Amino acid sequence: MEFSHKPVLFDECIEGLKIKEDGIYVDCTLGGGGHTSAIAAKCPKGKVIAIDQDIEAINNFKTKYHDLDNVVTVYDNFKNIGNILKRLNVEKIDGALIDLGVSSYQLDNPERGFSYMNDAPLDMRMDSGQKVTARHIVNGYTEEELKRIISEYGEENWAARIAKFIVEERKEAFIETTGQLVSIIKKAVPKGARKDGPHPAKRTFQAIRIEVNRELEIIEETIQSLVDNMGKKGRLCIITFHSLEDRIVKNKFKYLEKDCICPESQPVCTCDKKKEIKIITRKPIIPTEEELEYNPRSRSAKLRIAEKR
Ligand SMILES: C[S@@+](CC[C@H](N)C(=O)[O-])C[C@H]1O[C@@H](n2cnc3c(N)ncnc32)[C@H](O)[C@@H]1O
Repeated sequence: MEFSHKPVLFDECIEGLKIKEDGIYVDCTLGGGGHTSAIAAKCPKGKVIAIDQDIEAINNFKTKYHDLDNVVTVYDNFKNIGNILKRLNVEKIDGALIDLGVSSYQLDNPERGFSYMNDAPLDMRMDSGQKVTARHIVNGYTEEELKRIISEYGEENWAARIAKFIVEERKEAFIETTGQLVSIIKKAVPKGARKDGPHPAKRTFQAIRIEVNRELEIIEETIQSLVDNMGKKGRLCIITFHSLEDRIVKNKFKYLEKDCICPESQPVCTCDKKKEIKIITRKPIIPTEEELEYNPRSRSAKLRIAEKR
């Protein structure tokens, strides 16, 4: 299957990073390499460290962009950015990009089990070296745990019924495929509620994918590590695709911008908190009508930019 992914908010990111020709940049989410290759072209005397936890993204980039000699690819989770930079002897970076979520290649690959549109084994791992798959979660989590993740990570109103139906169904045999899971969800969500809105399985699939890949819990610590390793005026661009991710980024940026975290009732500041960043985008940047037409998958994308102080 061809590796294809249209980079989202492309011009806005490249402009937002304020790339220096000899700078060192980190692309935490290489994917199809669209952003990475554009950053690399703008820093011919510098370097791009491009990370992905999907070995197929790394291999595709090495084949497709073998002539780009200022890109170092790293097969790892971006949460390990501190160690990755140490390993590469990089003391300070000049900017970083995180383009969260899955690539079109992962979503459309019928073997990876990310999509409710294809029948595939229940997998959903970005990193195929990881042990936990969607199959473990769907068949191994208690009804209460399933309800919690579907409600929290999927923001699904029918979470309790979906969890109940999953647990009922698996009493007979393991749930093995995305197709089976879709038909269970369809039985659980009443017909009337399925008339409007997105595909009835969309939210549950998002929830299970987030749980399999532990997507939310690493965002905050990664932002902190990137800022800690960034030189003055370095830019951090983050693209999110749903409200849960965006809220984490927004709140972390707000925290990093504060110069005091003492309680309001305290007359004198005793904390040694310093402003670490300046927020460049008070409101997130969203795709233009033109981009939405060319790439409907960019619909929910939001870009937030901060600058290191
Ligand atoms: C939306 S795509 C990035 C697309 C890319 N910007 C482009 O221009 O093609 C997200 C990519 O990030 C990777 N990814 C997601 N979370 C990751 C993590 N925690 N560590 C490393 N890579 C991750 C996914 O495997 C996927 O390839």
